[in-house]
Formats: sequence, C-alpha cells, structure tokens
Amino acid sequence: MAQSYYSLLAFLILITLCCWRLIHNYQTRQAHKLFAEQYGCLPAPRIQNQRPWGVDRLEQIFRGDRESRLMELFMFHFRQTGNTVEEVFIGTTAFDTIEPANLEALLSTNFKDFSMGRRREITFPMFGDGIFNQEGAAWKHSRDLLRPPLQHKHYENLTAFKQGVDDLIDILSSQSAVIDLQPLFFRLTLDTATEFLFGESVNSLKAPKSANEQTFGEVFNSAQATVTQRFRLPGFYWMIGGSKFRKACNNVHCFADEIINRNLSRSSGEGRVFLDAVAESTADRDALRGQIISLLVAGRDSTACLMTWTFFLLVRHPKVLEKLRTEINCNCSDPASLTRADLRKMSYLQNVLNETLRLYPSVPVNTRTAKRTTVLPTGGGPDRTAPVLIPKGSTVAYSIYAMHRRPDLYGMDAELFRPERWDEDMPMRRDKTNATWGYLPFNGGPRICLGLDFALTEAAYTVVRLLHHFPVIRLPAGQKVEIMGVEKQTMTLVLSSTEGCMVDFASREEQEQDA
Ligand code: HEM
Repeated sequence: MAQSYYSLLAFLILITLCCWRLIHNYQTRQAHKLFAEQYGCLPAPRIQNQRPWGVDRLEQIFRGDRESRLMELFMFHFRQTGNTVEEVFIGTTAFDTIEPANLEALLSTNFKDFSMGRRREITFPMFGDGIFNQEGAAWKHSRDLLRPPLQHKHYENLTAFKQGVDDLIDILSSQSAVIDLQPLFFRLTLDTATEFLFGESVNSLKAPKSANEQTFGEVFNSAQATVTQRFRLPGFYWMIGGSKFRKACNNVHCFADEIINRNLSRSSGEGRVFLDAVAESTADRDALRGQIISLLVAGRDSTACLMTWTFFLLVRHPKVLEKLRTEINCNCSDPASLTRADLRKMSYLQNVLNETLRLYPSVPVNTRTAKRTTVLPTGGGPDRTAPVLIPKGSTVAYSIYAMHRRPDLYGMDAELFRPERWDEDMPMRRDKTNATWGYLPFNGGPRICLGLDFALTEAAYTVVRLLHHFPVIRLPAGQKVEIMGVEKQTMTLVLSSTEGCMVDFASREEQEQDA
C-alpha cells in the first residue's frame, strides 16, 4: 500500500515537473518572439548537424584539435555558412560571429548584457581572485589598480627587457646554428614578466636546472595545461582536475608567495614598481598573488606567441626580413641607447607586428555569455543583415583569427603575410565600424588588454636586438614553406606553432663574414 502511494507521488511530481517545463518553455518562446519582433530580429544561418544534440560538432572539434588544425575548421564553417552562425553544441544553442559590428555590440555597446561565463570557476583554483576572472565592481577595481603600474613610463628606457634579451642572445650565440626559438621565447617572456611584476626574474633562460628541482615555469605550465582542458568543456569543467591539479595549483601559489615575500621584505626600489604599487592597495596576500598570477597568464604566453609567429613569418619572407633589417640599421646604431619612442618610430617594424597579430592573433577565439536576452546587430535573415536574438544564457564565440582573414575586410590577398598593407587603403577602412572593430588582437571596449603597449614594446625590442646582433637569420634547409594557415597550430589558451619555430642563425664564421 505504502509502496503504491510513493509510486503515485513520484509519478505526480514527474508530471508536475514536465508540465512546468513545458509551460516555462512556451513562455520563454513567446517572450523571445515578442523581443524578436520588437528589434526586427531574424534567425542566423545554422551550422548543419549530422547527429542529434550537435555531438558531431564536438567530435569535429576534438579531431581538429588532434590534427592541430582547429582554426581551419572554424574558418571552413564561417565560409560555408556565414559570418554569424547559430549552432547546436552538446544540446545547447550557441552563436559564433566574425562580424565587426557584432563585436562592437558584444564588447562595447552591449557590454553590460554579457559576462565571462564560467571563466571564474574554471580558472579559480590556479589563478585565485584576479582581473582576468573578475566581473562587475571587483573587476573595475582591479583595472583601476593595475593600469597605473602598467603605464609605459615604467619601461620607456627598455631596461625591463634588456637582461632577458641579453640572456637569449647568449644562448643563441653559444648553441648550434639551427635552433627552435619558440621554447626560448616562452622562457624570455616568463623572465621579463616576473622581473617586471615581482621585481625579480625567475631566470628561466640562464639558470641551469639542478637535479629534481622543479622550476616556476614547470609548475606554472603544468597547472595551466589543466586549466586549458577545463576551458574545452566549460559545462563539465569540474570533471577535469583532481588531486594532481590541486597539487600543481598549490605549487604555483607557493612559488609565487615565496618570491613575493622575498621581494616585499626588501626595501622598495626601482625594479619593483609593479609589486609595490599593487601591494600598497592590497593588504590581503591572496589577492596580491591572484593579481600577479593573472597577469603572468595574460602576458607571458601571448607575447611569446607573437614573437614566435613573427620569426616564423620573417624567415619565410626574406624580402620582408631584409626591408625590416634596413629600417633597423638606419634607425639603430647602438641598441644600448634605444628607447620605446625609437621603436615606435620604426613604422615597418610596427607593420610587421600588426601583420603578424592579424594572421596569428595570440588569442584566436574567445567567448562571452549572455546575462540577459539581448541582440547582435547583424547576421540574421536571408540577406544576413537583420539583427539576431541572443537568448539569456547563450554563449557567443568570436574568432578573431577568422575575422582577420576576411578578404572583404583585408583584400583578396588576406591570407598572405604582407606588412605593406598597413600603409594602404584596406577595404575595412572604408567603413567606420569595420575600421575600428575589424582588427582586434588585444580585444576592445572596456576589457581591452592592459598590457598592449608592454607586449608590443617587448616584441619590437626583441626583434630589433636579434636582427641587430645576427646579420644572418634564415629558414633552415629542409624546413617546409606552406600556405599561411595550413601549418600545424596548437591551441591552448593561446595559439602556438606545433612544430615550433626553427631558425638558422648561421655558423659563427658565416655571421662574421657577413658582418
Ligand atoms: C601579444 C601579447 C598580448 C596579446 C595578444 C594580448 C591579448 C589580450 C586579449 C585578447 C585580452 C582579452 C581577454 C578577454 O577579455 O577575454 C587581454 C586581456 C588582458 N591582458 Fe593582454 N595580451 C597580450 C599581452 C599582455 C601583457 C604583456 C600583459 C601584462 C603585462 C597583459 C595584460 C592583460 C590584462 C590584465 C588583461 C585583462 C583585461 C581585463 O579583463 O580588463 N596582456 N589580452
């Protein structure tokens, strides 16, 4: 008797829940219909799925990732379907866009309608509380706090970058002629960033590792690798982690605390602008550590990727390399007296960096999540110009990589590396919105990168020093020259080169002959 009573009760609860769900879905559909009518929204074209719940989309992404061709897959979908598309991804509706007007809405005009989604939960164990994963008032406070110590007056004379580049040149001069620059650039940017942020470099370029000793770079890489995996499956991020991840995060925190404590116990000095400025207004040690780790994540890999792709492209385009060398030789007789202002005057160098970030933006794909039902201004309807309704909770992914390769924005040769285009009248410059929002390697709007100038200065300085020091820099014999974008790429939080960046600095004798 009691058993049938409980079965009946369970049945009634199930029926009630189903009815509630149906009514809720109906009401939501009606509300969306009204909203769409009010704003003239029409559906965006949909990526066709071959399997229910968009499972095939997940399979494609995993395959693309395994084959190191994820960006090609995204480009294919945009070209085939449209610049703004709707897709079903593991049972939920999501949107993808490479339309400058939509990016303006997402990142600026409708900024308040969007959040960072699950970024905080995904990154918190490693990053702690920092600008990268904060929102609202806490984020605004962090921006106000971090902006002043990142101002260019603190690295105008370039001393912040000098030691790291000296160490890099020592390594390149002492090793064999052909060398993979990519891992060295990751170590260079770690050294420069720790020097600038903590007031003390971890010296990953020059410190030989003693047996069994873990380095800061290693513990940092290990924790960050798991964070990357958690980003891949945002709805199921909690399944990825476990005790190994917790231990890796704890190691990062211990390393960072040790360096912070050591430096704060010294009396303040020139090399510690950043740590002093942040420590002054952040009494809480966890908060201080959170900001510094967030900045290391934001600044290290992205700048290393920029330098890697710059040399990857330069050795494959010898004429560009020679033109750049001529500009550097004319403007820099003694690198010891270089300043940031000198670097900014080298217009071809700036074009080379702009063009590299166009073809290989360090953060090629990013997402936002709608906090409330809202609108993207274009991409819907038969002619794909009507506004598109974005229901509350939907993810909007935007691919800077694919947008930067649009021929209607950059010309028919958009896939080619041609720094000269930055001095020309590119198609995107004929429209104000496209001109402002069609090139976004550093994001835009209120959350634009705070390290933009720091990164471009560090990269420019490194390029100048290496070209000045080595009269011969070339593609090693036997290295492939493929169409840009077809080479293998590794997508973590940033886009790196799967096969590294092999460069031939020629033998010492050849260098001397050429000098
Ligand atoms: C080539 C190098 C770099 C690139 C391409 C780059 C790109 C970006 C992008 C795309 C974002 C937006 C992320 C998002 O909102 O989802 C961002 C944010 C940020 N970047 Fe960079 N970045 C670079 C270097 C740096 C450096 C060197 C630093 C600091 C030293 C830095 C500090 C930051 C900070 C603090 C944010 C967060 C801004 C906020 O949320 O308000 N970045 N960066």
